[in-house]
Amino acid sequence: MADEVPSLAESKLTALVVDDNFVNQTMHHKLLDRLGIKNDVVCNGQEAVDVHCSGRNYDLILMDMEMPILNGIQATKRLREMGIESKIAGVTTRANEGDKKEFMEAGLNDFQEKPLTISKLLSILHRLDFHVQTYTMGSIADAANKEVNGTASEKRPAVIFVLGGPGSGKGTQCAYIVDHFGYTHLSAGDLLRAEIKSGSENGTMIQNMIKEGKIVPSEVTIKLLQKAIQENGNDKFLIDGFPRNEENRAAFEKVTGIEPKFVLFFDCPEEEMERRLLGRNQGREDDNIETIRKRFKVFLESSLPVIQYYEAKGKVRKIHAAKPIEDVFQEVKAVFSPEAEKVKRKQ
Ligand SMILES: Nc1ncnc2c1ncn2[C@@H]1O[C@H](COP(=O)(O)OP(=O)(O)O)[C@@H](O)[C@H]1O
Ligand SMILES: Nc1ccn([C@H]2C[C@H](O)[C@@H](COP(=O)(O)OP(=O)(O)O)O2)c(=O)n1
Repeated sequence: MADEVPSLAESKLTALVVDDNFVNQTMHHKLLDRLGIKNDVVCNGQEAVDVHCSGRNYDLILMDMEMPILNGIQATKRLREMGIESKIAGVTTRANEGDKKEFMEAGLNDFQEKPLTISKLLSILHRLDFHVQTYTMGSIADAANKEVNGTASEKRPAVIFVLGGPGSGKGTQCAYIVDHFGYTHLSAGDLLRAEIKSGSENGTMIQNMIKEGKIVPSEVTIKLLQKAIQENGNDKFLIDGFPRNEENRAAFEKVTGIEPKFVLFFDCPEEEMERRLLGRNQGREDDNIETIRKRFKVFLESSLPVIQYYEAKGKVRKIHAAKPIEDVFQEVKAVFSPEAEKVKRKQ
């Protein structure tokens, strides 16, 4: 195994990162570097076209979708019209099915949702049949993960817990915070739902607990969160929907040694949350009135005490969440404003 790491660094592959977000640019550049893939970075679709006009060519292009001047869909179309045959992988945040289809039809070879991780990048390379044939994908993944885990165990990422009742708007606001302040969003609920989909041995247990509105044992959720943190190049995370009870809170602190910088608490009346959940329309098994009522009860009995715990430590930043999305974000922004706004809002 030790021999395989230097060999990866000798890869002849080249890549172009096209993204207007500084944090994503850095992260994608570093992930490619880790796999020994030489790469350049440009800030929008027009720059990607320009760099090809100047005669440069790449094996792989990691293309963001929403960018100023020329977006990812337009740039991909233009590159294909120019006869560029590089493999292009779209890498975007929360694209809806329509956008994804349009992006694919513009000439993509592959598509991944952000945040890009080492394993997602490896699966792109695998699917696009890049020449790593002297090694199995397993050995490359092991080598890459070893490196990532090595640095992750030494690093102490900054963590903000994002709490609030079901439907209070946690996920919605997290997407805005990611966009403006460069955090990586980790939703405990999304990680658990992905674990069900992956067919893992815990899948059925998790599915049954979510259907009942119950909280999954900490051990399972913490493992998923730890893995997501370790696999990610970023060093600041929004952990959404966790800790949901005292057991979650104490176990996370014990296992990771991480204390949150602060807790962002979305305070919203039940009637409003109920209305939003019934209209959420994401096909979630737990967004039915019976399970919603159970989730509200669990929130009051188990999650509010966690918020009170952090309140006593002066760590809670309460947001009035029963307002329109933009107004809620104004309040959120004020909490983050001491930090430099690193990423300009996408147009
Ligand atoms: N401020 C708001 N006003 C109205 N609807 C909202 C607001 N924030 C979120 N929503 C909508 O409510 C639903 C639940 O929001 P979501 O962010 O998924 O909540 P949570 O992650 O807290 O469960 C979604 O359909 C979302 O589009
Ligand atoms: N820390 C957590 C977070 C979520 N879960 C489970 C139980 C929750 O009802 C579901 C859904 O959580 P999610 O945060 O995605 O959604 P809501 O805030 O309930 O809208 O996942 C858990 O067991 N433990």
